[in-house]
Amino acid sequence: MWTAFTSDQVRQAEHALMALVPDGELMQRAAAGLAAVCARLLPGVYGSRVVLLVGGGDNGGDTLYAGARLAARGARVEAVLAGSRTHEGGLEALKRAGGRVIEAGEVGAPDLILDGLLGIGGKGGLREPYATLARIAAESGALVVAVDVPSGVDSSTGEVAGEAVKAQVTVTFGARKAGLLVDPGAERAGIVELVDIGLTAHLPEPEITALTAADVAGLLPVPGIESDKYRRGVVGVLAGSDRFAGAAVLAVGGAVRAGAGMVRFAGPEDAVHQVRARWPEAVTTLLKEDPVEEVGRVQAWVLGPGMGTDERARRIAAEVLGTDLPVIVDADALTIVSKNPKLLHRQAPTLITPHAGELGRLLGVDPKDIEARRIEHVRRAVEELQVTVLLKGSTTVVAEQGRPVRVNTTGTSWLATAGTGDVLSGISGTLLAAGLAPYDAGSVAAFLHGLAARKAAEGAPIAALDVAVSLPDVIRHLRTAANMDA
Ligand SMILES: NC(=O)C1=CN([C@@H]2O[C@H](COP(=O)(O)OP(=O)(O)OC[C@H]3O[C@@H](n4cnc5c(N)ncnc54)[C@H](O)[C@@H]3O)[C@@H](O)[C@H]2O)[C@@H](O)CC1
Ligand SMILES: [K+]
Repeated sequence: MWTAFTSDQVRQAEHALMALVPDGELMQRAAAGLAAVCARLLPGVYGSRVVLLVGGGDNGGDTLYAGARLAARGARVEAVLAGSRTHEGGLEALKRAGGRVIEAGEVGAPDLILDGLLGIGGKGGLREPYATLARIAAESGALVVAVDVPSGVDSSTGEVAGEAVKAQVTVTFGARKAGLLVDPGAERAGIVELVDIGLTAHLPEPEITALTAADVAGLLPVPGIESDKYRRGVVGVLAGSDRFAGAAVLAVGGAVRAGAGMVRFAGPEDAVHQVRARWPEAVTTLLKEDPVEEVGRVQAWVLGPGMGTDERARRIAAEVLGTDLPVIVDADALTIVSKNPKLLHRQAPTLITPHAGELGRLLGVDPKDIEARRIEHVRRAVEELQVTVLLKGSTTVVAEQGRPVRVNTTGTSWLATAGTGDVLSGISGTLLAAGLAPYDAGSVAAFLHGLAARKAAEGAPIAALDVAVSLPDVIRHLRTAANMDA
């Protein structure tokens, strides 16, 4: 499990550790780790040109000491001093190792730029001259490595209020900062390298976690000797309408390919036909006025993709949410519950899977604010709605009362295409029916969904059904990598 922390949490841990080690020791550990990563990234250290963008705080100090180490190994290291003050020890070390100070206009096109403008002390959008330097870095064509955090990214939330550095690699010290895992910050951070400075024992409970491939392999339900289709989990899918029959095919596809024991699908005529044609293994029921219980026994319901919001859909939603079975509430069902929030007042496990627009309707908040501050809003949704919330988007996050927010690290922008959300609902439904709690079902589903999309895309556009079809390959790969038996 990855853990990530707010800047306050990191500062407290650093204070505790600093009391135990000599002055300046942590900065040396950080600088050594940073220089080692840079040396790995450069084709060769000797003779390479490295520019340091140095802010006035300790982030600038780390950068200067790392620059000194690279200069000592033969790199041509030049520093732009952007702060109203400069870390004196760091600057002295750089000069002693042969580094020199340059003006912003002399940056040019170096091999590597180290962004040491701001670390966890940064607040709000970059002020000048930092903002200009962030632009110079972007235009230089150099490999940009952010020191601890890309400057301009809020290290606790991932918020970017204005200009920010866009790094290919971020070398972060002691602990992952929450803002490096959550967009828009995650996108600015690139690949995150964690340097151990001895902080781990001093860290509190994390505010943010992320599942790793091994965690997901461990959580995935696998049939045993005693399994039959009922014990593996029967998932009921209530989706599709005459207008949106495809959503039904996609949700059922996600459920089938994620490994359901059985999928029961119920919907209107056209949706039933299409589901049967694509997924003959699903058991289908034509649902007109009959009560939902006619569909048969299930262990969890997926409610909503493409089902519409008419009287019929409202009746089905009320009926399903009135049961004591676990339910995934998605798409049109979210519109229905946003008009009648009481439907979510239930004891049974409930996972809602909104995107920012849908969550905006549920909370009465502008979706842009949700995109900008995903963690804050997913927490607020949990608080107000008292259900487990999976907020979809460029970074999908899953939250539940009393647990850290789980951030998904496998997302890809190829997923931004119609219908992929329906597949996600189907996957989550299968996992819920197999007995996973909503928090695990949602976060494992998001992980698989992202990987399956990457596998299907391989750098090219995908259709939503491709994501469902790739799931078995991804699951096989995860289990093999975790050395699990076939
Ligand atoms: N505390 C520790 O034990 C360690 C800290 N380390 C480094 O220290 C960093 C934190 O250092 P600091 O607390 O000095 O903070 P920063 O180096 O992040 O800089 C804070 C300074 O930047 C200015 N500033 C804030 N927001 C700004 C904005 N939007 N535009 C322009 N200027 C802005 C503030 O006036 C403040 O003086 C970490 O990120 C890490 O790189 C490491 O050396 C490891 C050990
Ligand atoms: K930085």
